[in-house]
Amino acid sequence: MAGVAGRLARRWCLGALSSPLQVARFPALQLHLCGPAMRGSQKDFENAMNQVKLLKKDPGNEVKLKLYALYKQATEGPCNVPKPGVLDFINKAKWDAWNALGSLPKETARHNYVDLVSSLSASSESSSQVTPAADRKQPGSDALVVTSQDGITSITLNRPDKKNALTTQMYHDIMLALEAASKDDSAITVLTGNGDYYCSGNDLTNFTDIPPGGVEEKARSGAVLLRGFVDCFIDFPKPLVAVVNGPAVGISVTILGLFDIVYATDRATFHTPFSHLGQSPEGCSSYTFPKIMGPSKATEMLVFGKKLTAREACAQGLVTEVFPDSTFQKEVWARLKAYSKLPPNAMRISKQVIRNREKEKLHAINAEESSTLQERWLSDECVNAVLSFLSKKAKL
Ligand SMILES: CCCC/C=C/CC(=O)SCCNC(=O)CCNC(=O)[C@H](O)C(C)(C)COP(=O)(O)OP(=O)(O)OC[C@H]1O[C@@H](n2cnc3c(N)ncnc32)[C@H](O)[C@@H]1OP(=O)(O)O
Repeated sequence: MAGVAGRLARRWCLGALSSPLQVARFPALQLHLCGPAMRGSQKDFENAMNQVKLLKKDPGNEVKLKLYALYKQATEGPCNVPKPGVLDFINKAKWDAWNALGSLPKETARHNYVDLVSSLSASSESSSQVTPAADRKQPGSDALVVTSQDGITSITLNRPDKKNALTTQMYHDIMLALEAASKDDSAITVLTGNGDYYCSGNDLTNFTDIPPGGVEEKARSGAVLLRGFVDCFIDFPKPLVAVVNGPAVGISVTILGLFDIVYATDRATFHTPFSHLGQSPEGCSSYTFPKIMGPSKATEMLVFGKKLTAREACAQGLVTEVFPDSTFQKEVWARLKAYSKLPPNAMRISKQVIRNREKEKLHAINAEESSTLQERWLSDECVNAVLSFLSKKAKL
């Protein structure tokens, strides 16, 4: 085991070095949809800043610079930093935009920022089914966006360029978001993804971050994280709905067995390539999948890695209903909005009546699956599969 562990540590570190650098971003320039009645209070301003994360249409550099300048003016006042050199084009453009606002009062800049976001959202092709939960502490990174409206709290995976793969930070943020949603005044909670994927499962680069305790420590902390993460889904007290906007892989598929409803676009696929990755099932799927679809269909998915279309997953009971991609968002949100008007306490209690019967069993299964995976992560089969992905030699 020590030999494998040493090789793993060495090779995982090499994997980390070969992964591409993140493209630098302006957090304040990320745009997002927004409700029509935006105003200029500090709360509206924060709302607008949170809203700017999911807009699908790029508004262009000129507008981005305007937003940047207004954001800086609203938060720091008149431009007070030295002018960047002429060859530092990007920072110079930003500086020029900010400096051009002169002594515009902070409050006016805030108003203008909010108005600009509002006008952008109005022209956005995105549907505005959600607005940010302004009172809620937002997650530690932009990779997760939590919004709340019409009795629905939505948790959106927001790493579209990485197919919404789950980083360690995102697992923690999702747990926090679920904890907050369990206590807020919404009736229903939704998990969905931004972009063409729902989620590509565990971010395989998570394996490259080896702590001083080595790979055994890494596997141990991974199992603790996994167990805590899945426990949150087992215990979640309100109706939990997955809005599967595109393909789903790995853990994003297995935990669907713990949701109350799963709506999918007809573009979605469901893939659990655990054997290909030298891994084993998690998310209580070793129990929920055979129960939902029967043992042999579950084996095809969990052992042989058969990828299901949305319609196949629906026929097997994993998905509640499939919608044409062209009307998916509209139909699903209209449906959820109607459901969210039902008496929330009755819905919560009914869910718990259904879930309570299974809870103890699910927790035991989660513990067992997590400890099995802890061992699997140290296996040659898993190490080689992860390395293969990291070196871009393999695609599933
Ligand atoms: C602590 C809890 C642990 C819980 C354990 C869970 C187990 C699992 O979830 S197992 C499943 C793990 N996921 C995978 O194996 C999927 C790996 N990804 C792929 O096979 C492909 O990327 C794809 C089929 C999802 C998409 O292929 P496509 O050709 O359309 O796009 P790409 O160019 O490959 O992807 C774009 C971009 O995103 C990166 N990426 C996608 N998925 C992941 C991922 N799971 N981990 C890390 N990175 C991922 C991909 O590398 C690309 O990045 P670059 O643009 O930088 O090359």
